[in-house]
Amino acid sequence: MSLKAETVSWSAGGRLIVDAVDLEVMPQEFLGIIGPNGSGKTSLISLLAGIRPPKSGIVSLEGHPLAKSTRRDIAQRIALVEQQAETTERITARQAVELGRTPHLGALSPWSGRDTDIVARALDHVGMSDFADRMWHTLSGGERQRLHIARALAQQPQILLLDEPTNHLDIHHQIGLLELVRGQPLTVVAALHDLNHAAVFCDRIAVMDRGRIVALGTPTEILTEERILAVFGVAATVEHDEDGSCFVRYRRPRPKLHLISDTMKRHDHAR
Ligand SMILES: Nc1ncnc2c1ncn2[C@@H]1O[C@H](COP(=O)(O)OP(=O)(O)OP(=O)(O)O)[C@@H](O)[C@H]1O
Repeated sequence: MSLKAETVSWSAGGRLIVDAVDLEVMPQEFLGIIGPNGSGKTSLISLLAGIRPPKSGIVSLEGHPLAKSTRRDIAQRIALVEQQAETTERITARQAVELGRTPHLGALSPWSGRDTDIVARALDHVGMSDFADRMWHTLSGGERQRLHIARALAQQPQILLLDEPTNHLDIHHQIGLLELVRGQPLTVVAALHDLNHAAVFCDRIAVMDRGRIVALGTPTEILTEERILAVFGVAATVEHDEDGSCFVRYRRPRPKLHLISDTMKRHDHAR
């Protein structure tokens, strides 16, 4: 299922936050969005999810504008895992995942054994079956994060939008979660901070900078030393493996010369 943004803009606080973005996400691809803090990744993902209407431009799903779809229609096809998704409800882990079935339930389609199975499978996928009866407020940040993913999988969407899905996870669960998501028959758009995760898991990467998409392509096309310096202001070495994949190694900034001489003066003075 293809998701398309055409000249989509969004403003807040009198400032243009998403600036005329054109983006077409291909069926079943894993598209990463990278960019500095505040560059507009979360805002763009909210627009793609249809939870915030664009100021101008159109977001469409299979050629049908989201603005003309009901929330329920959208939720049957698009699942969103937000960065700071929290719940204050006193619910169990299983009940949190059951919420993913809401868009599929109705007077003519009440909760059934099939829904129970889907929820059990989603819990199993993220390795949280043993936590199913635990109360939400007793769970760690990483456990909650995995349940948010399980809730999104239980929603059985065609498109999964993830805003920094690995930010609470240890490295084992970061890799496991991205691998799990990548293995699903889903179109995925994920805002990622870790450039090496983007290099390993994404089919394509979009780079956001000050509200615009400034580059879009395969990981090796996008993750160049020049671009990492230009967009993030960080010196890096990009290594290429024989299989065509790339790996980013960051370099420690060189201390400024005047700082070195100040330090030396302080040492001299101390002696
Ligand atoms: N409702 C709002 N009102 C005012 N400014 C907003 C609003 N929402 C977002 N912004 C601003 O828009 C800019 C982009 O925010 P956004 O959260 O989309 O960036 P991001 O790339 O996801 O950042 P991060 O990497 O820090 O999560 C930021 O400067 C933010 O302060």
